[in-house]
Amino acid sequence: MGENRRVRVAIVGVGNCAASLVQGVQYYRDADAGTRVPGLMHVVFGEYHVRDIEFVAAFDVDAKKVSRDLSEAIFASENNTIKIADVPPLGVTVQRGHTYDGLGRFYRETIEESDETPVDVVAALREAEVDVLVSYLPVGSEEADKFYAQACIDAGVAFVNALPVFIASDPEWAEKFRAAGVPIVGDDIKSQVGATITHRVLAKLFEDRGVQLDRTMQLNVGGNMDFLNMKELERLESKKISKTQSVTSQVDRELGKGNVHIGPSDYVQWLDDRKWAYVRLEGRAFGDVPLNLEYKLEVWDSPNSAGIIIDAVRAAKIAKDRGIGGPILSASSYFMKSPPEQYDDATARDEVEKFIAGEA
Ligand SMILES: O=P(O)(O)OC[C@H]1O[C@@H](O)[C@H](O)[C@@H](O)[C@@H]1O
Repeated sequence: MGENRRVRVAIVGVGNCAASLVQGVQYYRDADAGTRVPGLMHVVFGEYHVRDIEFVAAFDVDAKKVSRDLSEAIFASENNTIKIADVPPLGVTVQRGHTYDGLGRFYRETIEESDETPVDVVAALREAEVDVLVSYLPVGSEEADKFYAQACIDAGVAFVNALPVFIASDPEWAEKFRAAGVPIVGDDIKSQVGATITHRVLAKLFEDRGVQLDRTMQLNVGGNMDFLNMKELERLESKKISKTQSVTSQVDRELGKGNVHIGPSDYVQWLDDRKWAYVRLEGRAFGDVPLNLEYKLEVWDSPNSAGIIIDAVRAAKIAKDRGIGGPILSASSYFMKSPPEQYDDATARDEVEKFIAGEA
């Protein structure tokens, strides 16, 4: 196992999701490789234990985070997720990244942008010998996300695209990564047991059991910066597309646009980093008799995605080790809402296991 091998990770966007990821690596440092550990799908993924993940670079634009050690920046500014671990100083200073369209109206009203000069990201990635960059930019940061994607191509760094900007699922970008021999896992993180995967699985259950799904909705509320940012409607276009196609891909028929409503619904400050999803599926069962299913999911949003990123990062590293470039279809499909190819989740899971075993 990778005792001597490390996965050198950089993060862009030191928000709640990054906070959960960094704490999680600490939390599971001593997890027993031979047992099932609550909260993880894989203690060891390929040759890599969770503790083999090492943070070596980080970028942000928030004045309260830039120039601080990553272990402090994860608890700074508007970050408000649940604390799961103490993180010792990491010796990684958050560097001033490029803003581009990263800060929407509500970010600008809430945080102070660093007045430092943005660093040369390609040089910084090379200097830190980064294996994998995780992009946690705010939803709607299309230009900024593409800038970091290109930086990864230029620096030969694998890219895990956690937000709904279409890169792995865009044929032209996918080809760029393939041509450069650089792996990418994307797009848009699908949480461990989150709104998307539960909704997908139930839509598929209707389908598999012969119940015709006629109408469905998924309303989401939360109190983190993601939800505040998405009050700016233009920024959440890609998010709605990503979440919707993730669910409708599990149904063989066209549901008709007016019959599906899936998206972020409102910002409720006192929820902090909790996210509540209200989901309803309406269908017709035997004899066209109505059948409705409604549930509410309550999660802490950021730890719910961190366990998936921990696997996505290691999948990207394995691909890099094996010299595979372009989108990793199995990992993208299981870990992301908008992969280049949609499989059902059971198939995607099997494909990931085959990928780990070197069979796919
Ligand atoms: O719970 P879901 O639908 O899988 O969504 C998960 C993730 O979706 C991302 O787009 C959000 O920015 C994350 O904060 C969130 O955790």
